[in-house]
Amino acid sequence: MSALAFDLSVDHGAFAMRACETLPLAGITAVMGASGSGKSTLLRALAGLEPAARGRVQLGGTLLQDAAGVRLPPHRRGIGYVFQDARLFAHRGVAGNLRYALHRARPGADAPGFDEVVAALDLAPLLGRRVGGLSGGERQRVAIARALLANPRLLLLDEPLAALDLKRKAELLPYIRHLPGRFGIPLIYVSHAVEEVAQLADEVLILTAGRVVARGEVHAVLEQPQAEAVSGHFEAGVLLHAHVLGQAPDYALTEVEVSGQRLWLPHIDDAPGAPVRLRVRARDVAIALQRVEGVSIRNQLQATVLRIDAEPASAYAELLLALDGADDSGPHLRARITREAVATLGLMVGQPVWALIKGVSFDRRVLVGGQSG
Ligand SMILES: Nc1ncnc2c1ncn2[C@@H]1O[C@H](COP(=O)(O)OP(=O)(O)OP(=O)(O)O)[C@@H](O)[C@H]1O
Repeated sequence: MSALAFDLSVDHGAFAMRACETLPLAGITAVMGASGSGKSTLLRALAGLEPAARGRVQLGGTLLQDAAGVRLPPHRRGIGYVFQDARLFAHRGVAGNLRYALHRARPGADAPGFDEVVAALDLAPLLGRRVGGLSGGERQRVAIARALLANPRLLLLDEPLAALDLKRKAELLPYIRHLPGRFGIPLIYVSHAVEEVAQLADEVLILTAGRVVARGEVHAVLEQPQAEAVSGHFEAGVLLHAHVLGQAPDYALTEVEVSGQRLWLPHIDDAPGAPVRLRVRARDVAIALQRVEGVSIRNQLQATVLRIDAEPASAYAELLLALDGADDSGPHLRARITREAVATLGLMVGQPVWALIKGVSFDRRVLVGGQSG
């Protein structure tokens, strides 16, 4: 598989970045990190927009920059860039913005076609509009389409949803998720929102103070402490890969399966067999010693306690659980419960338990159906 290889350093005095990685040119790689960790600096350096960037960047077979003086300008790198604030040409309409990119596109037989891009981002109703009247989400769809029409070999998205409310974010997530599969263009996606990363990313790279501190497959990285340092304790949890089993339309529920066990979610519009990613936060999981009857919680999963981390300075303990039916590598669940509950229930490593998850803890607005993995 073709790769993006870089060994870059940027020195801004108070802030220095040093990153050396080889990323697969496939799917979506998320770059996570706290504010000021260097996410935008890394993207700018890759795109040739960071004058202070030193070192080497190789995109597939093309050397974009090296220490010996090669330094392709941004427009010759074949890298598209979508900013947080869309940056559309205000004096052109939507169609004008798109045609501008099309006319300057990198030549290539497999370049995304105008109609194809317009269809993929549902832009047909907007083509006659002025840029000024567009909503934030519409602007970002136009910005993504414009970047695609330039026929990039790699598309960088720098917090493209940051300025949008939750509803608009949710509308845009599926468009972004399906871009690599539809156009064969890999994405690097910057975000500090763990929910977005959980739904979109194949691989995740975490930056702290200009250094890569974690990197790997999305479900593995999101379980690491470095991810929690970005998202905060409140959001800590796991990512489960589930499949749709069926629908209960009368109750607006969808039934899914994880490792042979069943869960009910608020309705998602996917056919049986479709993959779905579920993020389950540790604070949304309760523990029982046996299956609980006469309770409203429908999602009760059989699991085994793998680890108990008590936090002596707080009221809480965190449990790592292996779902029954899973193998050593997962899936796992995490449960945040009180230390008092651990003591009273007599919880121990190796003990079989039931993990209870309220259906309402799955926010259907951030569930992206039809996932590839
Ligand atoms: N041209 C510059 N001169 C001096 N310092 C800079 C320059 N550009 C960026 N920095 C500093 O580098 C650090 C990293 O900035 P960067 O924008 O890459 O962070 P980020 O992770 O993208 O943050 P955010 O999530 O807030 O956008 C910050 O402390 C910033 O102030």
